[in-house]
Amino acid sequence: MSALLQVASVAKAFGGNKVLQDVNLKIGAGEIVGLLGPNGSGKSTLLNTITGFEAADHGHIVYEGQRIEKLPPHRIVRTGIARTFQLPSMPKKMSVIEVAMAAATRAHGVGATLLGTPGAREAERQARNKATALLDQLLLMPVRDLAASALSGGQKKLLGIVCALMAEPRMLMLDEPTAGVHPNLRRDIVNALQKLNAGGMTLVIVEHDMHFIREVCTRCVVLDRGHIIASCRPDELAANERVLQAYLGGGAAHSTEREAA
Ligand SMILES: Nc1ncnc2c1ncn2[C@@H]1O[C@H](COP(=O)(O)OP(=O)(O)OP(=O)(O)O)[C@@H](O)[C@H]1O
Repeated sequence: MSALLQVASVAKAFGGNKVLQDVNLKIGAGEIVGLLGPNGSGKSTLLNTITGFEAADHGHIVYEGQRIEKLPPHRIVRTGIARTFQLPSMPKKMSVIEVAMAAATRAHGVGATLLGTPGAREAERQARNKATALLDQLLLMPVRDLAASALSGGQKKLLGIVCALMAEPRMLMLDEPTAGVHPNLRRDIVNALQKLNAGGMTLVIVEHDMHFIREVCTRCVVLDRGHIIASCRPDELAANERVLQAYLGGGAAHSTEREAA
């Protein structure tokens, strides 16, 4: 497999807590990779390290041939990797569409829209059009003028996806996109992600919901105490001894994860 993203020998510790230990991972273009593991196994930290929100202590990360492990988050977005957060926080005084448009400004460089030049006005027009199309795709048009902070938890997750997509990424990393989301909205998220992948986008998804994993992912990567212990198809998880041991032996795993075993 030629890798779009390669994580090589990455380690990360917080004080004495070795959260990632010698993590090696390749992700190919067009894959939908589910990143699994018991609570505290290092999934979000791995996402944070790839997207520049945490600095790796050791190792390197290559995206489309470019070393990115020392880049700040906004520069990593511009290489083509965007992400969503487990608990998206929204500004109090901005509407849904304004939040989406601001994400375009962050992704493509701040300042231009403040100048009021014809070029800036054109950039704003394009951002509004793009935001409108994405809000439509993610079913948020009915709430586009509401305060973003007033959205439900599930709608905030959808808006988080819209904001990530404003950067026009080729790889999208999602941190628990369906946690706490109503089944109807969950279906919308599944549909949206499958459509994005059909359009060529590579997806990496941290998720505990095994139904979601089985339905959406082409491959699963399992972390346990900072080590990758498995990389397999979703239907192979239940027969993987190391995965069973990680979940059943851990005690802190979610019930849906136990169901996987
Ligand atoms: N900024 C931080 N400072 C200190 N410790 C941290 C920090 N971020 C994460 N940790 C610790 O790293 C470990 C792994 O956390 P992480 O959030 O990566 O796990 P996870 O696999 O995503 O867990 P969950 O499934 O519960 O979300 C935990 O022990 C956590 O307390």
